[in-house]
Parts: sequence; C-alpha cells; structure tokens
Amino acid sequence: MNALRFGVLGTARIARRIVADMQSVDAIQVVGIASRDPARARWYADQYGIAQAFDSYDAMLASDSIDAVYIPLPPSLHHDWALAAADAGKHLIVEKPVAMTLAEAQAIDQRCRDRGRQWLDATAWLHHLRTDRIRQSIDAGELGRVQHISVACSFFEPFQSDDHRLNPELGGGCLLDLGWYAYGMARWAAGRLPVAVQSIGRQDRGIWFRSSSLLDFGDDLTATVNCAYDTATRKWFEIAGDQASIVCDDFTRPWPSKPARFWIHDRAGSVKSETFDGNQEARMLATFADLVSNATAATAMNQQALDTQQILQTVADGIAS
Ligand SMILES: NC(=O)C1=CN([C@@H]2O[C@H](COP(=O)(O)OP(=O)(O)OC[C@H]3O[C@@H](n4cnc5c(N)ncnc54)[C@H](OP(=O)(O)O)[C@@H]3O)[C@@H](O)[C@H]2O)C=CC1
Ligand SMILES: O=C1CO[C@H](CO)[C@@H](O)[C@@H]1O
Repeated sequence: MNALRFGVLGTARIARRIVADMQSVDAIQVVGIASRDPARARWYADQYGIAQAFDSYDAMLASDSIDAVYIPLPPSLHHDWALAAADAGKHLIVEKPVAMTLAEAQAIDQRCRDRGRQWLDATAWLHHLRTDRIRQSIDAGELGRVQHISVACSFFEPFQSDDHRLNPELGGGCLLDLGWYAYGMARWAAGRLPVAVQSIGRQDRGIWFRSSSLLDFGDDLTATVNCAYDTATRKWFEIAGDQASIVCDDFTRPWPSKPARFWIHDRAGSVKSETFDGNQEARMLATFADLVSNATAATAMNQQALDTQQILQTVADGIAS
C-alpha cells in the first residue's frame, strides 16, 4: 500500500509537533509544506525534513504530489481552505475548531462528501487508548447509570498580543479554542446533543474570556462545562454515575512526563487508577490513513465534530441573547 502523501498549509507552531507525529506513522509521508512567505516554507521544509516547499497554499493544492492536507491555520480560515482543498481533490485533517459556525462546518462536511474526500478534525484526545478504555467502561456499566458530567479547560492568557487566540477576526477566544475540548467532551460522554443549554460568559477585547454552561442531555443526564482564559491550566473531567465516577485530570493531552491515566472512585470509597502508553496524535493520523485507504468516511467522528460545533454556537448565541 502506498503511503498517504500529506502537505501542510502554513507554518503553524502546532504543525511542528504534528509533522513529527506524521513522520512516525508508516502509512503517512509528509511531502510538502506551503507558506504565505516562500522563504518561510523553504526554511521550514529544510528544518523538518520535508521534500517540497510551496510558495503559496494554492500552489500546494494544485500539486499532484499531494493526496491530503493538514490545515492548522487560525480558525476563521479553516472553512475556505478546507473547501478549496476538497475542491482540489485532497483529503483533509482540519485543526480544531473545525470552523466558526455550524453552517461552515456542515459546508466542509458536505463538500468532502460531494468530492468523495475524507475529513477529520484534529481532536487527538478522542483517539487515545485511554479514551477507548473510558468508553468501554461507561458502556460496560462500570459507573452504573451516568448522571452528570463535569469538564473544565483553561489557560491563563498566555499568548503574545498577535496570537490568533486574541484576535476576533481570526476566530480568537476561549470558547472556540478550549470550548472545543470542554463542550466536545461533554457531547462525547453523553453520546448526543443536549436538549437545553444555559450559559453565562465574559468577553474582553472582543473575544470570549470565559464561558460556563449547564447542559441538559435529557433522560436525567446533565453536565457543567467551563472554559476560560482567566484561570490557570486545567484540562479535567469527571463522569459521575450512580455506582462510580471516572476522573481524568489531563484529558486533552497527558501532562508532560506523566503517563496518561484516569481514576475510578466507587460508592464504597475504593479508588483504582489505570495508566496508558501511546501517542494520541500518531493514533489519530494512522486512523485517518486507514479511512482514506479504505475509502470510508469518519462518520461518527465527523458527527462528534459537527455536534461540538453546534453546541458552541448554541452557547455563544445563548450568552449573547
Ligand atoms: N490539536 C492541538 O493540540 C492544537 C491545535 N491548535 C489549533 O491549530 C491551529 C493553529 O494554531 P497555532 O499553531 O497556534 O497557529 P500559529 O499562529 O502558530 O500559526 C498559524 C499559521 O497560519 C498561517 N496563517 C495564514 N494566514 C494567517 C493570518 N492571517 N494570520 C496568522 N497566521 C496565518 C501562518 O503560516 P504562514 O504565514 O507560514 O502561511 C501561521 O504560521 C488553530 O486552529 C488552533 O486552535 C493549536 C495548538 C494545539
Ligand atoms: O488546541 C490547543 C491545545 O491546548 C491549548 C491550551 O492548552 C490551546 O490554546 C490550543 O489551541
């Protein structure tokens, strides 16, 4: 089987890590990188061992030597470049948040279907072995009946003033950036969209600095979700059932130099923990290469992404109104 030949749009900081992960996956070959600045593309290609440097994103999309693209651009650019990539016949992995609105995310999904291309959002925690085990634990009834999900993701305004996270035009703000993880986790754990959402939030400099919500998933399942740029780094969740609860303190990405782990606390007060090896990004990339090779759409993963986008829009609209 031929390796899936990837090109990278832009020279994002996150791309350095993902390129290294791609280079660790046998089924993937990173063959090109494109930048708005040709010299930057050349530098990046030389630095990271990538064969081709493209002088523009369009030049890369026009190339026959690229089968798929990775899109780690600021959020407001995802939609247009994802459509352009699909139109150019490329499969695509788009960074989170998939888009600015549900309509944009749906348009990406539809265009990929129309063109027979596969797409995936780069929400790597969903691909960790730990995540599979947590799902298995819920499905096997180890928690009993799941009643409540709590999630928090934050970061204390750590960005340079020109960071896209602080720029409303580029899709900045904690809601799309960290809410993607936090609200997405609640949707993942519940396995469906909420029937009602109540939110409060705070904006500063035209972007969301905090959002807190109560989600009602129906059937007596609720969630509380917080994301913020005004509290220290948090990336935890708890899934509480009537028999036991699972706690994970670093679900988006394991803390550096700690194994990925979670804890189960049961009604009798016993606590068990489990730890996991493995690189979530490499597993996500290998999954994508498999999907492309089998011409299979990532239907459940795409729905998770579309539902996450829908919840984020509901939260933003709910606070604004
Ligand atoms: N999955 C994960 O763990 C992570 C995901 N992300 C996501 O990845 C994406 C990129 O984030 P990050 O690495 O911080 O991005 P950066 O700001 O480091 O890079 C974005 C790149 O986009 C290109 N670009 C094109 N147009 C613009 C523009 N108008 N303004 C700024 N840059 C532009 C630039 O490349 P050039 O000029 O070379 O063309 C730039 O290097 C975001 O969607 C973010 O949410 C970020 C971090 C972690
Ligand atoms: O996705 C990402 C990983 O987490 C960071 C915060 O911890 C985000 O800012 C970034 O965009």
